[in-house]
Order: sequence, then C-alpha cells, then structure tokens
Amino acid sequence: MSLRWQPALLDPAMGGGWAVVHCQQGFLCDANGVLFPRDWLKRLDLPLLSEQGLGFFDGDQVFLMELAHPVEVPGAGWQGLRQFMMHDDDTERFRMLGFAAQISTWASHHRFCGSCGNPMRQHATERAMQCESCGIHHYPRISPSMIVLVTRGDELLLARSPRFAPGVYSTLAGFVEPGESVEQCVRREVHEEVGVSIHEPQYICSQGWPFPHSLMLGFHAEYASGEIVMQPEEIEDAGWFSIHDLPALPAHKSIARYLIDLYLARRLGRTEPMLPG
Ligand SMILES: NC(=O)C1=CN([C@@H]2O[C@H](COP(=O)(O)OP(=O)(O)OC[C@H]3O[C@@H](n4cnc5c(N)ncnc54)[C@H](O)[C@@H]3O)[C@@H](O)[C@H]2O)C=CC1
Ligand SMILES: [Mg+2]
Ligand SMILES: [Zn+2]
Repeated sequence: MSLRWQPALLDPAMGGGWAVVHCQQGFLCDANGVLFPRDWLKRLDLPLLSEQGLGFFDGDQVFLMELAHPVEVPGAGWQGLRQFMMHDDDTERFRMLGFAAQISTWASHHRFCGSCGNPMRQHATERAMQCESCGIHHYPRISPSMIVLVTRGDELLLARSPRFAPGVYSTLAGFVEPGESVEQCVRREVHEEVGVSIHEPQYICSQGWPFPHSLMLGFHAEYASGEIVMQPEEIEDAGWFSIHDLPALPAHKSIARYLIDLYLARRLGRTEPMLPG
C-alpha cells in the first residue's frame, strides 16, 4: 500500500509547491483543507518565522511555513492539532500535520545554539539544525514514553490525571528516563503512579504521538501484588474497573483506547480493533 504522506528533506529555497501554515494556534485551514499554494502565501504579508521542507502529499511537495503569531486570512481559520485528530478521518493528513507540528516545535525551539548561543541554521542534507559557530547538530526531538494496560482477570486498572476530560479514565503512561529500558520504565511508572507491582510487561505496539513529541510504546501487564496508592500530583483517581462496567474511556484514535479495546476483544471473543495511524 502506498502512503499518501511521505516525509522528505526538501530545500525551502526552492519555489512552488504547497504549504501548511502553522503558529501556536494550530494550522491554517479553509474549505479546501490545510494545503495552500506556496507562491500565493508568499504574496500575503505573513509574519514568517521560518520555512521547512516537509515531504510529499499525494506526490506534491509540501513545505511548512511557521508564523510568529496568528493572522487573519480571509476565508480561513486556525485549528489545533487535537481537533484534527478528533474530527478528521483522513489519517494520512493527520500524519502529515503531526509531523509538521513536531518539526515546527523542534525548529522553533532550536533557533539558537544551546551550547554557545549563536544562531542555528538548517542542515543541507539532514533533518537537523546546525550551529553556525560551533557546528553542533540538533536532531528532531522524540521522547519515548511507555503506556500500559494493567489487568487482573476481568478487571482493568485505570486512572485519571487532572488534565483529562471530566469522567475519563485511562491506562498508565510515563516518560522513559535516561539509561532505563522501556520495561524498567513500565514497572517504575506503575509503581510510582499507583503503588502496585506487575508481572513482566508484554510489548504490544507503538504510536507516534505529536503532543508534543512522544513515541508511545504500548504494553500489557498482569497485576502481581500491592494495594492502589495514588501519586498525588499525577493521579487524581485510580481503581479496578470490571470489563462489564467501564467508565468513560479515551478517544478511539489513541493507543490507550486501543490497548483497552484489544484486551476486551480477546477476553470477550470479539473482533480485534485496528490501531489508528
Ligand atoms: N496516545 C495515548 O493514548 C496517550 C499518550 N500519552 C502521552 O504520554 C506521555 C507521557 O505521559 P504522562 O503521564 O504525561 O507522563 P509522566 O507520568 O512521566 O508525567 C508527566 C510529567 O513528566 C514531566 N515531563 C514532561 N515532558 C517530559 C519529558 N520529555 N521527559 C521526562 N519528563 C517529562 C512533566 O513534569 C510532566 O508533568 C505524554 O506525552 C502524554 O501525552 C498519555 C496517555 C495516553
Ligand atoms: Mg503518567
Ligand atoms: Zn554553537
């Protein structure tokens, strides 16, 4: 199957092609979507911070135009990446926008060298920012994170963070620390967040998660021992939920929901879900 979205290193000094326009408010979009003719955009007086070559969508060149602040463009508006994830069934377009958002975050956070403070510029042959003075490279930032469904027979251990939508409970997640394996991270995070011990976690699958730059590594683990003790800052509530009486769950497009739906399908003999993206 050929994918409609293919990342590629394109030189922004080239003219033509299409562009997605991004700022802190999200992406510019109109009735035709998120791709605008680049030469047309260049004639508008946009507060352009930087440009990046992104890749090909349906075979056409796509660039990123990063703006310093949102502007009014007649007939168009700004939409956040989460809205595209929730309400857009075009997964290839969401993959392109997720990539664009991650490149945008990384490039705008690496305008100056963290080592010597001089300006950085785009590397000619790699997706990297390079310091003009000391030569140091910075590659796009990806943060490995584990996400795990802990189960005890017909019960799922689900928790809610204060950041979640009201009533929603999810699987446990957390960032991998330097020097640790993902499996060690799973055991540590589960212990930190809810105080229980688990049997050896089993890797299931992964999902790129551009909020802002996580790579979610999904696991299943069986409960081993301990009572739930919640970590006060991270976890607002946690508990064991019967597969026959579940609370509100995360969105279908998340790996959290996939891990839950996969377990339910296997336990109840239903058709297994598809991992989105
Ligand atoms: N796709 C999905 O289904 C889900 C994705 N996630 C994602 O998983 C990631 C980790 O989950 P959390 O429970 O929030 O993590 P966590 O349990 O490690 O704690 C979050 C805290 O870690 C710190 N932190 C932020 N960025 C960090 C980094 N790059 N490295 C180390 N520490 C950092 C901050 O203090 C933050 O408040 C987040 O990006 C979150 O959006 C979480 C749940 C579901
Ligand atoms: Mg967490
Ligand atoms: Zn430098």
